[in-house]
Formats: sequence, C-alpha cells, structure tokens
Amino acid sequence: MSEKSAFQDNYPENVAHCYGCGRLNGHGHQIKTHWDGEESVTRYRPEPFHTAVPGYVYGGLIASLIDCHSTGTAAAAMYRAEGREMDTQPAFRFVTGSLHVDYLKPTPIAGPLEIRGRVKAIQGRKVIVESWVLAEGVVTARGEVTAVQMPESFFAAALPKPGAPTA
Ligand SMILES: CCCCCCCCCC(=O)SCCNC(=O)CCNC(=O)[C@H](O)C(C)(C)COP(=O)(O)OP(=O)(O)OC[C@H]1O[C@@H](n2cnc3c(N)ncnc32)[C@H](O)[C@@H]1OP(=O)(O)O
Repeated sequence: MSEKSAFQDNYPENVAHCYGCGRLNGHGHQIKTHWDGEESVTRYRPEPFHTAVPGYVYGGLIASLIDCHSTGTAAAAMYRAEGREMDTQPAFRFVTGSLHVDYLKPTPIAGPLEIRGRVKAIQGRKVIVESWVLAEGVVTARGEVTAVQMPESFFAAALPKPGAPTA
C-alpha cells in the first residue's frame, strides 16, 4: 500500500459498497482515512443538505462519519498489528458491533470537518476505537465504536434466498 492511499481504497470489492465508506457507492460519503502517527484522520466537507438546524450538521451524518472512520481505523490497526500492508491477503473486514456518540456542541455546517481516531484496544476479533469530530479545531462530538471482524456468514446472509420474492 502506498503511504498516500486511503484505508478504504484497499477494501476488497465485495465490501466496498458501504454508504459511509465504500468507494464503489456513488451515492455514499466515500470517506478517506489515513494514519497521522498513532491517530487516524478523515476530512469531510458537509453539503448544505446535511442540515439539522440551519447552520449545523445533522447528527446522523456525524454518527455515520464516526462509524466508518472507526471501522476503517479498526481494519488498518489490525494490519499494523500484524506488520502487514492493507492490500495484502487475507483481508480484514470489520463491521460495527456498537456505536456510541456524544454530541458535545452544535457542529457548524460551513467548512470542512476533521474526524480523528485512536485505537483503545484490540481484543481478539474486536477493536475498540475512540473518535472525535472537529470543526475549526473544536471538538463537537466524540464517539466510541466496537468494530468486530465480519464472520463469513455475513456474506451468506446477504444473498437472496432461492425462490424468495424480490422487491
Ligand atoms: C474493512 C471493510 C469494511 C467494509 C464495511 C464497513 C461498514 C462499517 C459500517 C457499518 O455500517 S457495518 C453495518 C452495521 N453492523 C452490522 O450490521 C453488524 C450486525 N451484527 C453482526 O453481524 C454480528 O452481531 C457481529 C458480526 C457484530 C458479531 O457477531 P459474531 O458472531 O462475530 O460475534 P461473537 O459472538 O463471536 O463475538 C465476538 C466478539 O465481539 C463482541 N461483540 C459481538 N457483538 C457485539 C456488539 N454488538 N457490540 C459489542 N461487542 C460485540 C463479543 O462480545 C465478542 O467479544 P469477546 O471476544 O471479548 O467475548
């Protein structure tokens, strides 16, 4: 992996459609996360339609940014722990087990946001990541995600059952 490529650019194609972080989801946020020393960092510019109260960002977007920033950080941390590049096999794939967000201050919608994360613990198949959202250097939200390595059954469950009606 080049130092410049984002964590999400290395996700295998079959997990690259996530609304928050999938590079193959044209309707999604397509966040890009990198290491900055021991911290991970994502920069994201909200759009006017991400409004909660005029002038401020919708909390669901903030939760989504924390979520995908943190699951990406979890995956990158597991590669780091094994001394492996993110484009090597077998791939680590993480999903959200739990997502907690504290909204500390209204988040201004004008200007870019920075999401920063730090790994609190790696425990077996689980990585706990603490993340912060900053607007103009001020922390407006804090989150904690327990990311769990995705079991293979996750893929099987997503496949339509033979004979099942389609929407
Ligand atoms: C890197 C590529 C990533 C690309 C996609 C990123 C998308 C990320 C953002 C998302 O939106 S993901 C979608 C939302 N999340 C889900 O739909 C997950 C639904 N839940 C599940 O599929 C399963 O419950 C889960 C995979 C999370 C856990 O099932 P397992 O059968 O693997 O759990 P298991 O019982 O073996 O527990 C493994 C460890 O995780 C812990 N754990 C399980 N569920 C948890 C939970 N919900 N919260 C916190 N911890 C949890 C569990 O306690 C245990 O810890 P310990 O080893 O310390 O005992």
